[in-house]
Amino acid sequence: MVVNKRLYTLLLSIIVLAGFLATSLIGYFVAKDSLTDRLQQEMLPLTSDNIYSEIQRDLLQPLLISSLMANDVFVFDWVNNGEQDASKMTSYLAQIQKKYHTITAFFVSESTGQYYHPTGVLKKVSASNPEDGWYFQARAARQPYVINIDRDTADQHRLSIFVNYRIEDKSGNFIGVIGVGLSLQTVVELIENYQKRYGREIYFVNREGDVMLQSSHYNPELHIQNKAGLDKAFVQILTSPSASFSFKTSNGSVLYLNSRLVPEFDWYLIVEQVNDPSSERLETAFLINMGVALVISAIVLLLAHVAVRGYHDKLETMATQDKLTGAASRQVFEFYFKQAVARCKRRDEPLALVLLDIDLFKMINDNYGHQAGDRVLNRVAQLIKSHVREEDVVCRWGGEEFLVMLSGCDLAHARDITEVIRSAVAALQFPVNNAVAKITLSAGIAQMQEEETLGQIVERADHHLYQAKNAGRNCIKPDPAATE
Ligand SMILES: Nc1nc2c(ncn2[C@@H]2O[C@H](COP(=O)(O)OP(=O)(O)OP(=O)(O)O)[C@@H](O)[C@H]2O)c(=O)[nH]1
Repeated sequence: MVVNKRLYTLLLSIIVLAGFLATSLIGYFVAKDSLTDRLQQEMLPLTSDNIYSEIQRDLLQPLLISSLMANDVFVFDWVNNGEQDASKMTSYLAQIQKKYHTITAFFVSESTGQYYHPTGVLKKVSASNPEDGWYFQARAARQPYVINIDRDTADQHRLSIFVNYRIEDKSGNFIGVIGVGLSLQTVVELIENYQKRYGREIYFVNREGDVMLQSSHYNPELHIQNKAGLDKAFVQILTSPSASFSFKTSNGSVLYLNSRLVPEFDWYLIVEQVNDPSSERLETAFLINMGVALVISAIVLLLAHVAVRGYHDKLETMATQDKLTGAASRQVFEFYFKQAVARCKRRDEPLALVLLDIDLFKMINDNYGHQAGDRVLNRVAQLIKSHVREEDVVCRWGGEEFLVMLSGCDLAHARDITEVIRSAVAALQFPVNNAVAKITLSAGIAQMQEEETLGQIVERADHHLYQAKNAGRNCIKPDPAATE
C-alpha cells in the first residue's frame, strides 16, 4: 500500500511536470522559431531596404544635378565653340559645386580628352590608364549614367561616389562625361546611424567579397567572410541578388545575416546580427514558466496527497472499525492478535480473550425496536472500552457479541476485569421508550496456551460462554484452571 502510494505520487509528479515541461518547451520553441523567422525574413531585410532606399534618396539629387549639367546649353555651346576658354568651364563647375555643396564637379571632353575640374584642367584621360577606366565605361554604357565609387582624382585619399552622366548632342553623338562627386561620408553616417539604432552590423562588400565600406566601429570578427567554413554561404551571397542566412558560430552564438545587391554601386549591402536579443527574453520567460510550473505542481501534488491520505484514512477506518460501535472489526482482529501474541511472547506475559454476549438481546430488539437495540449495542461497547486499557482490543465479534483481548492478563486478572464489566452493565439503567431496559451479559474467558491458534482460543472462550448462558446468564465462566 505504501509502495503504491509512493508510486502513485511519483507517477502524478512525473505526469504533471512532464505536461508543464512539454507545453513550456513547445511554446518556447514555437516562439523562438517565429522570432528567428521574423528576424531573418522581415527585420533584417527591412533594415536593408531602408538603407537602400535612403542611399537611393541621397543619390537622387546628384543624379538630377548631373542630368541638368548634361543637358545644359552652356556645355553644348562651349564644346561646339572648340572648348575655347577653359576658365569658363572650370568656373561653371565651381559654381555647380558651390551651389549644390558637392565635393566635386567635373567634365571630360570626348574630343580633347581633357578632365575639367573647378580648380582647372587636371589631366587628359587615356584608355591605357586604368585609373580612367570609369570614363570609358561610361562612354560604352547604354544607360544615360554610371555611378562609380572611386578615389577622387583631385584628392587620392578620398573615396567618393561619382555620377558619370553621358552627354550626347541632338544627333546622338557622344560629347563627353559630366557630373558631380559626393563624399561617401554620408553613406558611412547612414550606416553608423542604423548600427546605433538597431544594434546590427552593416557593411558593403564588392563582388569579390572584399569589405568596401563599413562604419568606424567595424568589427572584422563578426563578418562571415572572415569565418572559416562559411565560404559556401559567401558564394551564395555573391551570386544572388538577395539572401538570408543564420549560422552557429564557433563561440556558440548565432549569426543572422541578410544580403542584397545595390546595383548602383555593384556592391552587396550586408546586415548582420549576432544572437537574437529577444531570445534572451524568451529564455527568461521559459525559466519563469518552469518556476511557476514547479510551484503549481507542488501545490497540486500536496492537494492530491492530502485528498488521497484523507480517503485512505477513511477507507482504513471503514475496514478496521465497526461503524455502529466504533469497536475493532472482526477482519483486523487477527492482525492485532498476532501482534499481541508476539509482544506477550517477547515479554513472557500471559494473554487472555474474553467473549462477551448480551443476554436475550433478541428481546430488546423485539420489545423496543431495532434502533433501540443499536443504541444498547453502542452503549455496551463504550462501557466495555471504558474498563480496559488503551492497548487492549475490543472487537465486535458478532451481532451482540464482543471479543476483548487483554494483553499481559492471566485468567484471574481477566476474570476480575470481566466481572467489573458485567456488574457495570447489569447496573445500567438504559432508558428506552419511556421505560428502563435492564441489560446483562454473559462471558467466557480463555487464556492463551502454548502455540494455540486464535480459532482454538476463541472456541474455548465460546464454550465457556455457552456454559455461562446455560448457568442462567449474567455470569462469567473462565477456563477451569481459574476456578480452582
Ligand atoms: N439491533 C440490532 N440487533 C442485532 C444486530 N446484530 C444482531 N442483532 C440481533 O441480535 C439478536 C441475537 O439473538 P440470539 O442470537 O437469538 O441471542 P439472544 O437473544 O441474545 O439470546 P442469548 O444469546 O441466548 O442470550 C438477533 O435477533 C439479531 O437480529 C445489530 O447490529 N443491531
